[in-house]
Amino acid sequence: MSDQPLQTLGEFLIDKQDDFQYSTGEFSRLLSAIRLASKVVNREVNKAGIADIIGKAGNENIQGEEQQKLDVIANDIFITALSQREVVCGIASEENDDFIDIKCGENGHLSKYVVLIDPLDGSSNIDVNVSVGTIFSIYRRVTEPGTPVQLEDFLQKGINQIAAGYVIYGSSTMIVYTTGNGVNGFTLDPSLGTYYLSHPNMKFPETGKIYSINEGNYIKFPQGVKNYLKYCQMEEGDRPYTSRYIGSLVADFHRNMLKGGIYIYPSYSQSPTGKLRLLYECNPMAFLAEQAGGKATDGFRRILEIEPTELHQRIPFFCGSVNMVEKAEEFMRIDSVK
Ligand SMILES: O=P(O)(O)OC[C@H]1O[C@](O)(COP(=O)(O)O)[C@@H](O)[C@@H]1O
Ligand SMILES: [Mg+2]
Ligand SMILES: [Mg+2]
Repeated sequence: MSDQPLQTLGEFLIDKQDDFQYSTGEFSRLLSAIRLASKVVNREVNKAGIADIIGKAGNENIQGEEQQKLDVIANDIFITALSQREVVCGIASEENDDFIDIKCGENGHLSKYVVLIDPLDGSSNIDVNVSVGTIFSIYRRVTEPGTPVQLEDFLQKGINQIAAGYVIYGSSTMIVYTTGNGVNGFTLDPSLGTYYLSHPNMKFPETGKIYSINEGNYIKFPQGVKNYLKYCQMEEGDRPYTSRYIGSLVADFHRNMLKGGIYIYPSYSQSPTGKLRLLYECNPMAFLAEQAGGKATDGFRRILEIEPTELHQRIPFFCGSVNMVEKAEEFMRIDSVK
């Protein structure tokens, strides 16, 4: 550990003012709202076992998925933190059927940013004390400033994101984000409530030996995915690779970025578009992946160039070390021309 004091996230934001595309005070306040909310969610996640917040909330979200209590709690925390700070004019969340229009400032709608969020990613892991996360994606609104936000403010291609990131509530809590100037990771010192720059300029290794996929769905996968998995498992060269699947996108992505690897959630018979949502899971993770020198596609097309058609649309997701994603795409292409 160097004897240099680690830079805090606040100091990093100030130092980056010069090359920040969005170094307006408003953007820093937006990130500060996310930072604050992440600390409150972190406290809830850490006491989940002793508070009455384990288990199901008793209703379903628009995805038809059982909401966990912590899904709802995290959603409320992020929406409150973002709304109260008057730094966004609209929010879309995995846990809300429709987007939310946020009136701010005496004239209303002074902010130019909208945020799309998966407040609690990896819900199935909450009750078993395995890492979970939050994923966020930030755009400038495209409709007339000072008017209520509209669906088209949210249905933007991923290439239009001005920032994206995740919080991982794991053995330590981290914020990892990009504004298009590379990817940086900050670790929370919970005793001080301060995030410190612990992982500057994060990069996906060009290749890796880890593949992350829910092989329980194997028989339903496209043949191209099955053939790629057989390739990973063959005794040849640096293979067989290692299978690691946490079941929290944020945690699997984070490990793969640090060690090299590929995460795949493909289409399968019951769900031709896969499970993950384009707008608040795949686009932000794809922005991070590309900024860290990795790759993210739906098996054929660059995620960030896919034209969204609805708020909660799903998309197959292949993301990680560029060489591994391109090898998987090769198998998908071969299968698609048969
Ligand atoms: O349990 P499955 O079908 O393997 O799906 C796991 C995937 O689903 C997710 O939990 C979906 O995210 P949510 O928990 O936010 O709904 C991802 O985090 C994870 O990678
Ligand atoms: Mg999720
Ligand atoms: Mg979620």
